[in-house]
Amino acid sequence: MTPDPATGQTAGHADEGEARGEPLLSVRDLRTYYDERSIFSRSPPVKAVDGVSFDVFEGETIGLVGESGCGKTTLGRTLLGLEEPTSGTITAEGTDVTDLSGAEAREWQQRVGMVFQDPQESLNDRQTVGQIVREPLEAHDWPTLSVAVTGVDEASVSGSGPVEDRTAGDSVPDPESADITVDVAEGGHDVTVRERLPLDRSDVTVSVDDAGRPTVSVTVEKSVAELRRDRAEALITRVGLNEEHVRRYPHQFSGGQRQRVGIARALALEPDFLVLDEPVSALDVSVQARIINLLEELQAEFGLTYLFIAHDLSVVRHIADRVAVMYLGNVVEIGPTESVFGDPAHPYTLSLLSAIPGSGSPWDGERVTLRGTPPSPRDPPDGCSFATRCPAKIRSEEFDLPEATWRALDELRVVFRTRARGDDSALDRAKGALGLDVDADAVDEAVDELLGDHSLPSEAERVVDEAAALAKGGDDREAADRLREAFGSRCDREAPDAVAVGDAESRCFRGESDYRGVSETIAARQREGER
Ligand SMILES: Nc1ncnc2c1ncn2[C@@H]1O[C@H](COP(=O)(O)OP(=O)(O)OP(=O)(O)O)[C@@H](O)[C@H]1O
Repeated sequence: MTPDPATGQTAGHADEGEARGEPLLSVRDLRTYYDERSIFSRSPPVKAVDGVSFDVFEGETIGLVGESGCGKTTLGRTLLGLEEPTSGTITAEGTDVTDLSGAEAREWQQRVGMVFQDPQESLNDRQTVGQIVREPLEAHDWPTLSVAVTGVDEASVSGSGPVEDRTAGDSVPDPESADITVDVAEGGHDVTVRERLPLDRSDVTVSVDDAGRPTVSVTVEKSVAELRRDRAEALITRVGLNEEHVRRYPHQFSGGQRQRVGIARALALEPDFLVLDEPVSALDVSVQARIINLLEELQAEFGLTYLFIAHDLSVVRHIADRVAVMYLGNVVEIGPTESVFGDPAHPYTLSLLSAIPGSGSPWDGERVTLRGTPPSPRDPPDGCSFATRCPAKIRSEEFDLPEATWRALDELRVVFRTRARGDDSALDRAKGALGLDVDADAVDEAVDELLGDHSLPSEAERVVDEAAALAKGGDDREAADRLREAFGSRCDREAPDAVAVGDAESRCFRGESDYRGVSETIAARQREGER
């Protein structure tokens, strides 16, 4: 099923969306490239996030997994406005937050937060814990207390202390979200203070001048500094530390306690959405469980939405409602945790799960080990980004070859591509143009090492010889292209769109009904290898 280009959603996904309500965030075709080109360096940009689309629904936890360097942190930072995207949109309540500036950008910054992997590095050791948690409050001039007046059609509000003045006709804050609500009843008034503020009813003095349209004067007796201090203390105790910890320094704490401080700081401005970047990876297993429990409690209490970045799939399985699997800058599979673990739709997901004993995955074949390393994000392959390592790659019908021979041909192409990217290739091309021999032995060795044990049909052998000759002439890229033309398949030419597979979405052609599925293909190839 092809996604609807207008929404990026497949029909299956849209139904899911209806059940979950409006997304908190809709990410569409997001790209974040790090361009380090200067007069000294001409290397192409790092495509850290390269065309990501997904929705985040209120109150859910999305686990984001994938090997080191695939772009998880960059994606998280871009969602929070900490990295500027190269293109694409991130929509929250109808507004593209990548376009915000000034006060609107600051407002967005208040709604989101981040917890970092290494609390040792992310906390300033020269500040006390109290100062660390107060810092975002100070940076955002917190608080500005909003006042809602109920019981009359129109009222003016005047304030002293951190109270927002509002003249009649300004938009009325919703009593549900206002900090202070004054219910003007005949001959009196009732005042309520929003529960989470470090304020009591007794800290607020209200008088109502009821001549015609009422004027409500609100005075908050606590100073801004007191309110900040009290808010920081409340957060510090809420995350499981105690009041005497407020004046201590991060180095006086254990790793778990430091992570609690990081969480308190991230919660300071009452965000809706937190990116948790490997929040427990640096901690001992017993401490991990306690921090995860804390995160779950806070989510339920404050209605938080999490993007939980992790290497450890068993942690993700425990905490996430949905899992997004990232490979080389893109989300290659996303779906409910149970479906992704129970029936992985993308070959990369299957390879990750096959590596964890007891993952609960029904995969009972051998561990699926991937060949080589991921391609450089500066030069991702054309077509499917996973094609260079894919154990379920669709093969060209031009030749009938054993899977091991196809793999050897793919590897040879990776060798030529890697050489083409290397610093030597310009020199090699110059040498080639002058008719000098380029690294001819290295090319012959690579061909021999990879294909020496395979017998190729004469037509295939001719193509390999041509490619080797191109490489020896310094044209490594041409050599790689020649192999791709002859031996490549759809996977080398076209980038797959997301298709619905069961409850999940996968960027793999094998999700289309014309192809054999991922697990059957890999199982059959493993059996073929055994023979
Ligand atoms: N500030 C930067 N400037 C240039 N390149 C960067 C920068 N930050 C990250 N990268 C590169 O972008 C790619 C994605 O990095 P990122 O840290 O987002 O991946 P990751 O999946 O979070 O990795 P890890 O699991 O190791 O934290 C990597 O190739 C990385 O080297």
